[in-house]
Amino acid sequence: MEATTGPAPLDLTSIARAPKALLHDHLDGGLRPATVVDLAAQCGYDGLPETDADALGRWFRDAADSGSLVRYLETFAHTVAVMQDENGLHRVAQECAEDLADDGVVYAEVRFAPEQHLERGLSLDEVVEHTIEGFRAGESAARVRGKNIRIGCLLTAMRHAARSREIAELAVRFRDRGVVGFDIAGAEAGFPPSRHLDAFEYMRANNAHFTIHAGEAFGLPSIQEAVAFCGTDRLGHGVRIIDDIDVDAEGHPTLGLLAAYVRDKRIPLELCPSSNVQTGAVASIAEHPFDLLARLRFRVTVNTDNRLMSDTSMTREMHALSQAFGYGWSDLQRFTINALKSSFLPFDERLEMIDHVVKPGYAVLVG
Ligand SMILES: O=c1[nH]cnc2c1ncn2[C@@H]1O[C@H](CO)[C@@H](O)[C@H]1O
Ligand SMILES: [Zn+2]
Repeated sequence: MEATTGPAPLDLTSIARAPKALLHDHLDGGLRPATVVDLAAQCGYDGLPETDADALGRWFRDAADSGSLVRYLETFAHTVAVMQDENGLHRVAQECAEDLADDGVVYAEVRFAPEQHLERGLSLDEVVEHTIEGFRAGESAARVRGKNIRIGCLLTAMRHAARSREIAELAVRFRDRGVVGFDIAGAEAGFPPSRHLDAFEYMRANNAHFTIHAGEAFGLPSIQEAVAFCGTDRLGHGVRIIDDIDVDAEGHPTLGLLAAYVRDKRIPLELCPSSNVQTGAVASIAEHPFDLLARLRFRVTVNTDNRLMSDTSMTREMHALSQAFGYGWSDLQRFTINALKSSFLPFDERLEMIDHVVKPGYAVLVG
């Protein structure tokens, strides 16, 4: 007989058991170090800075810990290099699904930029097909172990390049085959979202969803463009929205027009605490605006961004936030429901996951 023992402790083991939803995770930022080593040997890539898996894992974390988004992004050359054929894409996608499932993630939107995977002759369509097949294989392998996860794929266009319209068309073409939306990523300063307006207009014209990396390395103008010109459904990071919130000496907040609009319209913020510390967007988790934004009832969500570069997981991000800000199970459940409400799944499927997976899962932990 199972005794009711009150709430489970908010430690890594219990948080790993909680059902979690993840909206912002890069496929090419989440490889297992050992897989990078294996795939490099298989495909003949000899540019790795380390060939021992543990040393390579540490190298990624330290190199990404640069205080600069541009230098952080340089580390992706090594992961993208080993994801240029069917074997690499399928394996990385399969392991991604399995690793997330083992971490207790029940729904994840995983993104990557197909245009970066054409170096060995694959077409854009083939890149997406192999990746989606990998996700499906990972979901099945996890299910056999009793872990249920669902992965939706987001296709990213690189903001310094000029293929965004083509990638938006690719996303719409695959909308019934596992792609749930579109995104732009890469260095932010100098590459405003409005440069890709035709891609966003194409998505809107097709009643399709998209998110935009904005307000990470660069401030409010980028968020303003993403929201007001491009009509984004969500903000990738969006953490600099804090620059439009003034907190006086007594702690009373005043929201500027943009911050008020983002909150009023319930535009979801895909916040990625550890990643922000590494790129220098915030000084530490304890100083992260997550808590102020959560208290002001912005639609905040917890995300990993790049599990390899940050040596993190959904469990660890939630644990770090709960340690820093004293969150309990009801807070973690709220952030999870926020994520599912903000997902690009059909509405009835979001509700189904909230009511039949998330709420019962947290009820067990609350005791
Ligand atoms: O935090 C980020 N901000 C901006 N771009 C990023 C971030 N993390 C990864 N990427 C970029 O997105 C590409 C596709 O997944 C990656 O190759 C990397 O260049
Ligand atoms: Zn990102």
